[in-house]
Order: sequence, then C-alpha cells, then structure tokens
Amino acid sequence: MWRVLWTLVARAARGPRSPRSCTRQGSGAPAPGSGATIFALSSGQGRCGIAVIRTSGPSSGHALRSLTAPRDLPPARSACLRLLSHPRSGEPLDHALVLWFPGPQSFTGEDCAEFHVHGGPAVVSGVLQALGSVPGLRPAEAGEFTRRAFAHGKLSLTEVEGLADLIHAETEAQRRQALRQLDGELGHLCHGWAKTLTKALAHVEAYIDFGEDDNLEEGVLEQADSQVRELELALSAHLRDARRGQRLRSGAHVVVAGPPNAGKSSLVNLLSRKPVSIVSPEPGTTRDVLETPVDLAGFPALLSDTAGLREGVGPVEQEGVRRARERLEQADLILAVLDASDLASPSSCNFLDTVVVRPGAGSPRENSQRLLLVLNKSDLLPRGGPDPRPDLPPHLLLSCLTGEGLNGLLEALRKELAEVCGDPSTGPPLLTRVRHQHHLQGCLDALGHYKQTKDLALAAEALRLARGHLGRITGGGGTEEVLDIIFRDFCVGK
Ligand SMILES: Nc1nc2c(ncn2[C@@H]2O[C@H](COP(=O)(O)OP(=O)(O)OP(=O)(O)O)[C@@H](O)[C@H]2O)c(=O)[nH]1
Ligand SMILES: [K+]
Ligand SMILES: [Mg+2]
Repeated sequence: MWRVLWTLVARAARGPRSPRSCTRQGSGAPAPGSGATIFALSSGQGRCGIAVIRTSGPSSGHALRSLTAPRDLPPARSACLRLLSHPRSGEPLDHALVLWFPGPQSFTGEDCAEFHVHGGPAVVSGVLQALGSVPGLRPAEAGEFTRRAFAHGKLSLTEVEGLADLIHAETEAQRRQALRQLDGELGHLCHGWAKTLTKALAHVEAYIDFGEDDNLEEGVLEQADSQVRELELALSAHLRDARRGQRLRSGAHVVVAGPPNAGKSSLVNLLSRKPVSIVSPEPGTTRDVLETPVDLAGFPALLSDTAGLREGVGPVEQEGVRRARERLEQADLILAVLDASDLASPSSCNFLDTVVVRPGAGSPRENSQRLLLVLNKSDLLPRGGPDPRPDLPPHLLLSCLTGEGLNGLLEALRKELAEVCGDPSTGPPLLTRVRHQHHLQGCLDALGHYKQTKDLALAAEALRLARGHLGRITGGGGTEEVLDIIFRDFCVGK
C-alpha cells in the first residue's frame, strides 16, 4: 500500500495533471528581451566614492574584455584591478575593480560583470557610453536584472517582492519584514502548505485508482480530509492577520483626536519632529485633517491631526469636526489626547464618554481598532501629586511642553503598533500584499469545494486548484500583468 501511495505522491507532485508546485523555480516565461545583454548603473545617482555598474547577458564576458583589453577575463568571482578604456578610441576611463560572474552562479543566473569605478559623474557616464558601444549591449530597464533573476529561477516571486520592499524600507520594522520575505520565509510556508495538499491529493487519487483494490489501506480518504481540515485552520489564521502585513508595508493609520486645545497638534509636531500643524492657545485652531508620514517607534505610520471635537460652533469648525469623526472611523490606532488639568470640562467629559469609553464599555472596540489614552499638560499638575483621575481607563501622562513622558508614550506606541502591523521580529511571516491575500482566499475557497463535493474526480480537481493558488503566491504561472506590477517597483540597475 505505501509503495502505491508514494508513487502517487510523486505523481501528484510533478505529474502531467499537476500545475507547477510551489518550489523555487523559474516562471517558465523568458525574461522580456532576454538574449540581449543589459547594463546599468546599480548604485545611487550623483557624486559618490564608488559607483557600481553592472551587465547581465551572454555578451558580458565580451564587454568586460573589450573595456579591459589587452588583459583577459579575471578569475570568476574575485575582484581585480584593471585599467578601463573606451573600446573604440582606446581612451583611458578609470582604474577600476572588476568582477566576472559566469552564469549560472550570478544574481541573474546569466553571465554578469561588475565595474566598481570612481563615483564621479564623468567617469560613470564615460563607462556607460563605452559599454553602449559594445555590440549586443543595451541599457537596462527598471527592475530588469531582478526580472531576469526571477525568470531563471534565482528568486521566487515573494522573494522578489521582499527585495523591492527592502530597497524601499524606511523603518526598522519594514526592513526586518522585507529581509524575512527575501530570505524566503513566506515562500517556505506556502511550500509546506502545498506539500500537504500534494499528499492529500495523492490519497484521493489512490482511492480513485485503487478504491476497489484490497491492497489499499482503510481510511485513505479520511486522512485526506483531516489534512485539508488542518490546512484550512492554518490558512484562516493567516488570513485573519493579512491586514497587518499590508499595514506594515504602507503604514498604520494613527489618528490624534481629543477636545479642543488638548495639545493634539503639539503632540503631532513632537512625534513627527517637524512643525506640521499650527499650535496656538486659541481653541479650534486645527480645522482640516492634516496627514504626515512618520516613523513611530520603528513602525511606519500615517499620523493625522484632527479638529478638536466639540458642539455648538460655526459652520467651518463644524465641518472640521465632521471630518475628524470620519477620520476616527478609519483609524487603526487612536491617540486620544486630553488636557490633564481640564478633565472636568464638558468637552473632555463628552470625549471620554463617546470616544474613549464607548457605550457598552468593557467590550473590545469593534473592527479591532486600538486606542491609547494620553493625558497631556502634566506639567500643569502639582508635582508628584496623585493621578488626576485614577478611575479612567489605563492612560499615560505626558507633557508636550517639557517632553516628560515621551519615552513611555513611544514604548506604548511600539507595543500597540506591533499589534496593528504584526511584529516582524517574532511573529509568523506576514502576508504583505493584497495579491497574497487573494490567492490564500482562493486556496481556501477551493478547499471549501473539496469538502462539499461527493464526486472524487471533482474533489481531486479542487485540491489541484487550491495548490495552484499557493503556487502563484511564490511565482508559478504568474501572469505578465502581475509581473509588470511587481517589477515596476524597482529602479533601473536592480
Ligand atoms: N503647559 C502646557 N501647554 C501645552 C502643552 N501642550 C500644548 N500646550 C499648549 O496648549 C495650547 C493648545 O495646543 P494645541 O497643540 O494647539 O492644541 P490642539 O489640541 O491642537 O488644539 P485645537 O487644534 O484648537 O483643537 C497651546 O497654547 C500649546 O502651547 C503641554 O504639555 N503643557
Ligand atoms: K489650539
Ligand atoms: Mg490643533
């Protein structure tokens, strides 16, 4: 029986009926324009110490030889000092370190060369012109090196996305998350799930082929069912987390709200370290919603300042209050700010009753919104005095004027944002893109069809469909449009 089953596992994994499995492999599609050898400046633009220019494609060796003649190619993968000259005019361009990476052991999988030149604009443009004069070479398009690496199976699609995110990472948490994805964690997770599906499929196919056979062990279908059930649980858990990874890529919505004059704009300026909003002793200073992207305790956030919430004001401020309430609805995290020396005022009490402690208090906020309560202007309280309102929900004391309490607030923000965005230091691999979420949901839907159908052939087809969705997360069968969207994120030279 086991031999039968293992043959079927193998067949389910790579058989003609099975779509591409989830392993690291090329997209199958040739990289657009492959055949040509591409070149580009891969380091940043502008005057710098060293600039790196690289090539990829079959003429890389020829290009390297043309610029370093009469010397021959250097040994593979070791840096050598060479005089670079223009292949036509013979004019010296620079003394440079050159590297030769014969394919397939290179970033793209093709023959590659690197020129580490002095980073002056004239040197860089001279070397780029010299490369352009070599037959068979053309300038690279944005992301073309990485696209070739993907086409040659050097990177899976999730790793490509990790690389793009790493290049664009602006905060510590984004860098950690991107590096984990580049290291293939999300891909390994999908690969593991796909393997489970392959086993379940083998069980179902064994039953289809040998159902009547006495050699087949009892309970083969039950095993497939239980594998599918476990997988469903795992996928559902990851889908519940999906919004987090996306917030980590694009920034959590943090909304600063409170009654007029509580110091909301002062707090926004303090957290963003720049004068985003006007601060004044006049209540009702902020009218519009003011947004600013910030790095909050290592996490990316879109911080919104809002109008102070109060009733009975003129039409312009009323509109500001309406916009503030609207923005509050969209917040992932609310920073609720009150004036610690003015907690008994009608606007403070109203804000506490309606926003901080919602009716039916005690229950978690709907739609998983989180809230941090900050009592500002602590400098106006008697020094070392008792907590102004021990009856309030958990809160932090802060003075935007003196900066006292700011470290405590940043630490609390770090914890809250790790909940909102997921913690890339400790948590499971995150689904960072809508694309991942879409295919995971597709996989789950197919597993739903598997459970409903009584027809074994249809059940097997549902498992194949489910596995196909997992495969597409890491890259198998990705359509050209999907690839275009992903590679558009890259710069020329990457
Ligand atoms: N003593 C003291 N004053 C503060 C503190 N933070 C802000 N203020 C003052 O409080 C006043 C109101 O500050 P804002 O930041 O404009 O308050 P706001 O909540 O944005 O006000 P609106 O936009 O009008 O709703 C200003 O005069 C600030 O200088 C603080 O920690 N201590
Ligand atoms: K004000
Ligand atoms: Mg304000």
